[in-house]
Parts: sequence; structure tokens; C-alpha cells
Amino acid sequence: MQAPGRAAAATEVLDRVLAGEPAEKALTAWARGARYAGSKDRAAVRDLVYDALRQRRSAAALGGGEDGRALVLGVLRARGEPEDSWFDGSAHGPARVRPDEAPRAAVGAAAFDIPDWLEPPLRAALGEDFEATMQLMRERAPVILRVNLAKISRAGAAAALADEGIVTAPHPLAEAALQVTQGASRLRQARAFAEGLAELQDAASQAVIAALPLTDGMRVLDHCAGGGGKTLAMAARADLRLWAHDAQPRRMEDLKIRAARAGVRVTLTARPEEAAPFDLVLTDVPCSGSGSWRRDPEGKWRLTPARLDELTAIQSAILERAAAMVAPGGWLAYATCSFLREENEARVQAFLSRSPRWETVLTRRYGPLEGGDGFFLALLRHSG
Ligand SMILES: C[S@@+](CC[C@H](N)C(=O)[O-])C[C@H]1O[C@@H](n2cnc3c(N)ncnc32)[C@H](O)[C@@H]1O
Repeated sequence: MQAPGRAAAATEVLDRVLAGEPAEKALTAWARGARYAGSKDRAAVRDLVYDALRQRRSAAALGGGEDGRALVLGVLRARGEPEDSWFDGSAHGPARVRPDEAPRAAVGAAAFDIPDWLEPPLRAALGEDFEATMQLMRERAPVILRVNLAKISRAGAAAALADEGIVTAPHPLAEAALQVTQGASRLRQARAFAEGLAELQDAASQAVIAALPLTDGMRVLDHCAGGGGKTLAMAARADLRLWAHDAQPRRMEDLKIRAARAGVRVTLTARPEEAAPFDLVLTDVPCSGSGSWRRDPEGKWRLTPARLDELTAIQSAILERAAAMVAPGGWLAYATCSFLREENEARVQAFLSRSPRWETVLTRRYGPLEGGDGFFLALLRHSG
């Protein structure tokens, strides 16, 4: 495919997304009907679509409109591409750019590519880091690996990956983190993956686990385990007795296989109370995802104040339930991949105001200025 064909494909996909279809579904539907598209074409169309979703408001302004065509034009203008070679009016390409499609300036929240209603709470949460953080959130997220230090050193894993054409650099945020700088497309087939030497995991997720007081022999519950990324990261830190739970057990489907690959044992449970008490319970709660909108940019346009209220109620309920499963003197770790105080400090405060036997030992916010996703961790201790 030539550049115009890719622009036309991204326009078609974005128009479907703007009409309400999830981006992954729209991309799959397009790829099925475009057998002529090679892997490079599919990657290029995907990049255009995801760049447009991350930068939806500023791309719309730069592209002089609101539809898929304007978004693609805006992204290409932001990239400094010669628009005539993409919008060339050829049979498979978009029509030439019209005079009424002149770029406009994005102002206010649009310049940060966030909905208007989220600017005040994000400013409140991020303070003087707001602008720099929001600029980074408009970009693609880095590809980061967690080396399984129980099996190999970080330098050893980097060397094994380099043998397969995957170039990495140590990431400063966590001792097991490697940032992939070249060859990311080879990762899925890499031996280092199949042998459980490394897993994909954001650096801030890794830093959250590194901050937990985990020691050999502890009984630990990952209460919102999902795919189990943090379960496995905890297992690599110490010789633990580990349980994993999720309200949607299907999400943990691959965890058994991944645990076996990593050489660790995890008990999946639908009724964690039966194995309580635990020395530490991690609650990586469902949240707005505002810290990981680089990876899931649709999330920021989907979020509404009503959904945020629902999420904060769920977060409070999870904290209550998890706290009841912690042994006297034990630990409760509350984590979100969100910047918003309503989901972070405010949830912890609300919990503490109802729970006099708990105190905060540590709170920490992570963000893209440190090279990872946005994350929040509060480590609470029971008084015993
Ligand atoms: C942020 S994700 C967890 C990601 C996971 N810890 C990881 O590192 O890959 C939140 C998870 O919480 C689960 N969840 C939602 N409500 C829950 C509840 N009331 N109790 C337990 N898990 C819940 C969701 O199904 C989702 O998998």
C-alpha cells in the first residue's frame, strides 16, 4: 500500500470509531477486508489511528474538522508530513485537501488532548507537573519489559534479547525494567518470552511492586489480579504463598500458564476469604485508567463524571473487603493507574476515616516524567 491508501484506511477506521465502534474491532474489520495490506501497512494504519485517538482534539483542530479525515490530516500535519503525498486524490487515496480544511489552533483542554471537564481535576492532582505530563500523555507509551530476576539478571536478559535482535536499555524506575529501543515487533516470538525470562510490564507497575514490603514466607493475596502481571512481579520478589482473585475470573485465564512459565505457584480463588488472613493484600483496583491513556486512548473520551462516581464507589468497596482479609499487623496496598485525587488520596482518606486501626505508611505517585505510566500507590498498615 502507498501512503494515500494508508490514509484512506485510517480515515475509514476512525469514522467507525467516532460512530462508537471500539478501535480494535474497527481495525480488525478493516484488516479482514484488506487482504492486500501487509504487516507494515497494518502497523502504519494502526499507528495513525492510535495517534489520532491520543491527540483527538488537537488533531481535529490541525485537520480543520471533526471526522476521520480531519483527524488523519491533523496527525499528518503534526508529524510534519507533506500532506499532498497522502491526500493525493488518486483512486485509492483521499481527495485532495480543500481550502476550508486549514489548520486551527487548539486551545485550553483541547491543546492537552483531554475533555474539558477533566482539566481541573488533573491540574489539581498534578500541580506544576500538569502541562509536561499532559504533553507526554499525547505520545506513544514506551515498550517496557520486566526481567524475571528469579531466573536471570537484567544484563543477562538484555544479552539474550539482543541475540534475537531486540535492543533494550535499563530503565531507571525499577531494577528489573528494560526499555525496548529496537525490535519490539520481534518480542512475541522471542525465546526469552517463551522461557519466562521476561514479561511485558510498564515500569511504574514494576516500581509499585518493588515498593511493597514482601519477604519470604508471606501469605499474599492479589485481590484484583486481572491477567496477573503484578501477581507474577510479586512472585519474583520473594518466596511467597500467593493467591490471586478477580471479580471476573476469565481475566485470570492465562495466569496459570504464565506462572508455570515463570516457575512460580499461584492459587487462583473465587473465594479469597476462605484463605484469609493474609500478611499483605494488594488491591490494584479498577479505575479511570487516566495514567495509562497513552496505551488506551479511547478511555479518556469514554470516561464520564457518572462513570467516575461508579468507579470510586467500587474502589471504596474493594478497600473495605480487602482490609477485612488482612491479618492483625499486616499490610494493605492500594494501587490505581490513575492521576485523579478522587480515585487516589480521597479514597484512602475516606477509608481511614472509617477505619481507625489503619495508618498510611507510604503514598507515591508515578508518572510519565519518570518514564512509566501514571500510577498511585498507598501502603497501609494495620495496627495489630
Ligand atoms: C486494574 S485491573 C488489574 C490489573 C492487574 N492487577 C495487572 O497487573 O495486570 C483491575 C481488575 O479488577 C477487577 N475487579 C473489578 N471489580 C472487582 C472487585 N469488586 N473485586 C475484585 N476484582 C475486581 C477487574 O476485573 C480487573 O481485572
